[in-house]
Order: sequence, then C-alpha cells, then structure tokens
Amino acid sequence: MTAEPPGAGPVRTAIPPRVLTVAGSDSGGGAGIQADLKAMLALGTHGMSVLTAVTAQNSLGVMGAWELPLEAIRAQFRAVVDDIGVQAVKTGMLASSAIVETVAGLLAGLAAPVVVDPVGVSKHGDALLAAEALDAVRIKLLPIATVATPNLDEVEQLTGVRVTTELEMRRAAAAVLEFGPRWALVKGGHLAGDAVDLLTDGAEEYWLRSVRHDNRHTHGTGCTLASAIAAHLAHGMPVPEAVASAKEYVTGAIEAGFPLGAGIGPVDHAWRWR
Ligand SMILES: Nc1ncnc2c1ncn2[C@@H]1O[C@H](COP(=O)(O)OP(=O)(O)O)[C@@H](O)[C@H]1O
Ligand SMILES: Cc1ncc(COP(=O)(O)O)c(N)n1
Repeated sequence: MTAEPPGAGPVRTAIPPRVLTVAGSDSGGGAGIQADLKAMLALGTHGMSVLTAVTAQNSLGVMGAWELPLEAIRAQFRAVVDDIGVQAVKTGMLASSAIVETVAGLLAGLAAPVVVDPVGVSKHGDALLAAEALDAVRIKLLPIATVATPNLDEVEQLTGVRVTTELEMRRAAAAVLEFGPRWALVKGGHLAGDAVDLLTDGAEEYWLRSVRHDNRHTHGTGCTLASAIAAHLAHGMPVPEAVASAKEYVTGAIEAGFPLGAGIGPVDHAWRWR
C-alpha cells in the first residue's frame, strides 16, 4: 500500500463531540440556550438544543415566559438523538414539574453524562422554575445526574440547607448527594470573598477557588459553567478535570463580561479568542 499524496483524497475534517442543552431561551442572549451554545462552541464541541421554554428577557429582567408543549420537547429530543447522537447533556431552565418529569424520562434512557443545573431564579430574582416542580427535580432529575450544579439559593430550595460560610458548603453538598447525583458541585458565587465552589462525590473533595472579579456583568455564569462541564465531559475528560477546566473558562468569561443594556450584562464566551 502506498500512502495517498497530500491533497489527493477528499478533505476530511474531524467531527467535534456533540453536546445537547435542554433549557430555556433567553432573548437577550446572555443566559439559557444562547449561553450554552456559545460555551459549547468555544470549547470545541457541536452544540444542539432542546428548547423547553421561551423567555422575553434582557439585562433588566424577565418580562415573560412561555413553556413549550411536552410533545415539542419530546420531538426535539428524538430528532437529535436518533440521527446525530449525543456525547453529553446539560439541563437548565425546565419551568414545570411536567417538563422536569418528561426530560428526566428521556434522559434516563441515554448513555451519556448529564450535567443538571437546577435553575430556580434568574439573576434578577424572576422565577424560572415553579415551586411545584421542586419535588420532581429532587426525585426524578437529580438521581440521573452525573454532576448537579446548584447555586446557594437552589441548594437551600432543594435541601433546606442554608449556607453562609465556605465550610457550610460541605453539609450542603452532602444533602444534594442524598438525592442521588454522582457528583455535587455547590457554587459559592453568591458568597462574599473569593468565588469558591465545592465538588464532591462523597469520597473525593475538590475546592475550586478563583479571585472574585468585581464585575457586575455576570448574566449567564451558571449556564456557562454547566455547559462548559458538559463540553469537557463530551471530550472524554474525567469529572474533576472537566469541572476544573470549566471553572477556569467561566472565570475568564466573567472577567471579560461587558455592559449591554442598562442592567446586568453578559459574560464573554469568546474571551479566549479576543
Ligand atoms: N464575581 C465573580 N467572580 C468570579 N467568579 C464568580 C463570580 N460570580 C460567580 N462566580 C463563579 O461563577 C460560577 C457560577 O456561579 P453562580 O454565579 O453562583 O451561579 P448561578 O449563575 O447559578 O447563580 C461559579 O464558578 C462561581 O464561583
Ligand atoms: C432562560 C434562562 N435560563 C437560565 C437563566 C439563569 O441565568 P444564570 O446563568 O445567570 O443564573 C436565565 N436567566 N434564563
């Protein structure tokens, strides 16, 4: 056999890993599906989406939210999975217990790691998950998560554990693990001081610490972090490395966050390219 001379055959490009976000749309482009797809592109993956809800949203808040029919959610999922394939999944805004249960049912049959960001409220305090859906998140969604990434408000809503110091994050993570995710990443972004997150599977413990960037343009931090973890998992990284790399990525994106509109601007997903 002789090797083909360069340029003789068809041009082949490597196929990037495929990552699916199951989340809501943020019309302002800072959080939700839009943030997820940007993070996935920036980290060398092909992003795909199952839209659960549409929000009218900008830097000032959420002006309206509309859920998609369950049938539309199932159809988007089947279209992507049956033809294209999925190497990792991220879930975000799921709005209602019916959507949480539908999505959990679909993901239970998928052989891919699932990053669950149990989105509760937006940075402006607007509810993105109905109170009646908390039990479905606890009982149906968290058990199938490879990594669950609650912020401190979501931890309190889901487990009742209120965190005011870094060390209390340990008790919060243990309470999250009781619902069955393989790993819990408790995000300390809402505490004062360094931005510290705790990752644990109950045996290993990793403290992820970064300086707090004094930047109010933090719209989309949680979505971006969870999507970055999913992207790294799709590349085949083990969970602790995937989370550490994702933390580094979101920290840079926050540092580079920029003002858009009159309120809280977005993080910069393209910071490594600028
Ligand atoms: N001002 C900041 N500077 C640096 N990192 C931050 C800042 N705010 C949040 N983070 C980090 O951003 C990620 C998302 O955290 P957080 O903002 O708590 O989540 P959410 O968007 O779900 O509320 C975490 O890694 C957190 O530590
Ligand atoms: C559609 C949608 N999904 C999620 C968030 C949370 O945003 P953040 O990542 O800033 O907590 C949001 N504001 N809108």
